[in-house]
Amino acid sequence: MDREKILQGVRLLIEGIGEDPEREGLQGTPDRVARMCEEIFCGLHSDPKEELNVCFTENHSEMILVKDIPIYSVCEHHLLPFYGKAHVAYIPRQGKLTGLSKLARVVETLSKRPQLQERLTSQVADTIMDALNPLGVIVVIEAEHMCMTMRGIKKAGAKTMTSAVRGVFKTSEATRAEAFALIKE
Ligand SMILES: Nc1nc2c(ncn2[C@@H]2O[C@H](COP(=O)(O)OP(=O)(O)OP(=O)(O)O)[C@@H](O)[C@H]2O)c(=O)[nH]1
Ligand SMILES: [Zn+2]
Repeated sequence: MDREKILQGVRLLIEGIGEDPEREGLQGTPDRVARMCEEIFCGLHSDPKEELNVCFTENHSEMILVKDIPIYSVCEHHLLPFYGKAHVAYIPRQGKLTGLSKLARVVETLSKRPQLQERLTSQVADTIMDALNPLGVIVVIEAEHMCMTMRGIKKAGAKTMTSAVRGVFKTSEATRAEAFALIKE
């Protein structure tokens, strides 16, 4: 990341809104925002597939679902947070499993970028499909967008649900229904 650019940009933003970048409370703000950006956009510099290089084989051919994974991302249109929960399920091919935490790590890496909820949802599904070649993947994300609550249309509490469905979850209505039922529980 270009720290100097962030410092300059935040200083200009502060001036732009008619505030004084030299006043005590704002003096350290460009530096704080730069450090924050390194944290909340850290996923720009890592490959989510690498999170899935821990694999093992086990005689398990049914669905594995990790639900209620907390997500915090940033909408690329307004640079405001959107946050909520992700649910990730897959059905392994020939018992090829990954660590449960690795599914949450994929979500984490991809959410720490300027995002669209739809793109985040598909990217999680496609990363798991590419890395594990499972029989199917389903990803559901439910999130509240600050750009819809604290500004603009101001609809606090409105939730956006997105899903990405791959493989057997797409072709088998029963399998998809089973996943959605477990997610809703
Ligand atoms: N599809 C999608 N839209 C998003 C997401 N995050 C924010 N948006 C929308 O992006 C759109 C940007 O619309 P614009 O008309 O360019 O921006 P705006 O004038 O600030 O729009 P309003 O939010 O309606 O005031 C808005 O409708 C936002 O609700 C997202 O993750 N997915
Ligand atoms: Zn937005």
